Amino acid sequence: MMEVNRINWSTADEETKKRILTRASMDISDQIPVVSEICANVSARGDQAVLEYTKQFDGVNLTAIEMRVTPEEYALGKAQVDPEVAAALRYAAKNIRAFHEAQKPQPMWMMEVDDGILAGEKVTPITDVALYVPRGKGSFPSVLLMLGTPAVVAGVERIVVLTPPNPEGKVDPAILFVADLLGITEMYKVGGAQAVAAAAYGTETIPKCAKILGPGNPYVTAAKRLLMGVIDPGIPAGPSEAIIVADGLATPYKVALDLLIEAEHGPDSASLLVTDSESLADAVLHDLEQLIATIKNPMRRAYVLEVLRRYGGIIVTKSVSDSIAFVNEYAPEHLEVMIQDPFSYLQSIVNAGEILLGEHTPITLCNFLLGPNAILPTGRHARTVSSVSLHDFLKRSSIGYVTEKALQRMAPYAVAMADVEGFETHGDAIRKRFINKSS
Ligand SMILES: NC(=O)c1ccc[n+]([C@@H]2O[C@H](COP(=O)([O-])OP(=O)(O)OC[C@H]3O[C@@H](n4cnc5c(N)ncnc54)[C@H](O)[C@@H]3O)[C@@H](O)[C@H]2O)c1
Ligand SMILES: N[C@H](CO)Cc1c[nH]c[nH+]1
Ligand SMILES: [Zn+2]
Repeated sequence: MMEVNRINWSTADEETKKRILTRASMDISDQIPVVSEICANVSARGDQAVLEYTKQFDGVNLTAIEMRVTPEEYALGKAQVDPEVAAALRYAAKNIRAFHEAQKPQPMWMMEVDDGILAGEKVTPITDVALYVPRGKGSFPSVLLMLGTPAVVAGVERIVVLTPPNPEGKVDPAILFVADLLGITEMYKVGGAQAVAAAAYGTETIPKCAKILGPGNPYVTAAKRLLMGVIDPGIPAGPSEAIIVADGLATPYKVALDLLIEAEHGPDSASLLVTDSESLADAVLHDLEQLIATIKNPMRRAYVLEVLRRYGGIIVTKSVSDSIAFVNEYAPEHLEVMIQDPFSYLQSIVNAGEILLGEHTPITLCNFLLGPNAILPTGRHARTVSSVSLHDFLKRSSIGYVTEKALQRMAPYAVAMADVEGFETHGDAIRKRFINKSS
């Protein structure tokens, strides 16, 4: 008999509630000491330190030159991609591109806020960005599609891909295929905390970047948190997590199938069914047991079992509105709504990285090829943070222009505000302008 959390939310004790709501991604205290040392070493010894850590953690002995993926490796890797996979990646790339093109803001806008006073904004791409594509418990060409597409559409000048090498010192051919599809030519075989540190400080081989984006394990997360004063760490994207919110009319088999999607990422992931129906919970449990027995990969089966007894499982609520309240408190990365008339709940769901409606929109689709970005905030950050988007690769500069006549009108107000805040030279820049002019 497998062990699955089944928690009645209205009567659950505080400790259980805290474990479920907190999940794994917030606690990186175990990784901080080792990651601090990695960051300090990479800052002091550059390539040499990166290569030592690559040997220690990825089991590969590379030279500095071998870290950069060569055009020959691109060509060889691309040729190894199965035609069916290539077609799928092309299809995904098309949808993801279309979605992110639609996010394009106006390059510049201006308005007259008052007579003779113009104000607006100008949008500029970030010049250099590192994209972290994980490769520990899986291979993630889709992550490169999700990161690379908005970077390319935004017009980022220098796009640098960092991804751990496999034990043979190679990059996954599908990653090379996607990079080529996107026209990204700069890639380094480096992973974990040492990759984040290398992008933050720069080494002899790996360029210093202004920002790093991409999900990763607790070592990657810890490095981003420690180096946030040196490099912009982008959105917090840690262990994957999902909620399937369902009522008594949902199909148990489909709920069970979808509950297993994100549970296979790793033992620290979370996957929850939230339902007001005890009978749905019973039926899903039954189907889960049968489905888990059919998972072929023993590592993935072990992850799923661990997730369901640790941070995942089934939450039983008293009503659909209590289920929605739980969702909003939890703020999941991925959310599936398997309630009758799912569109009618869209307004009341306020905290979720992604909201997938109905029984025919499993998380798998949005992970890979629906179009929206699958790199989403985890660990309750969906309360304030959005998915990766075009806007992560752009920044806005405010623009202002004032005529002489308008300045005269604004002057007394500006001086009054400078004086009340006690800023003398702020006020003088207005006052003395007029004195000088008349003398
Ligand atoms: N939120 C999202 O959008 C999203 C998307 C995809 C994946 N993910 C998550 O990203 C994570 C990917 O993690 P991963 O492990 O598969 O790949 P990863 O690339 O993040 O980690 C692998 C690297 O970790 C380092 N490492 C491993 N053991 C170490 C140790 N003991 N000490 C120091 N460094 C060590 C190694 O350098 C290795 O290169 C998963 O948790 C997955 O759920 C999230
Ligand atoms: N579920 C991940 C985001 O949490 C995305 C992904 C890529 N591949 C498989 N899954
Ligand atoms: Zn996934």
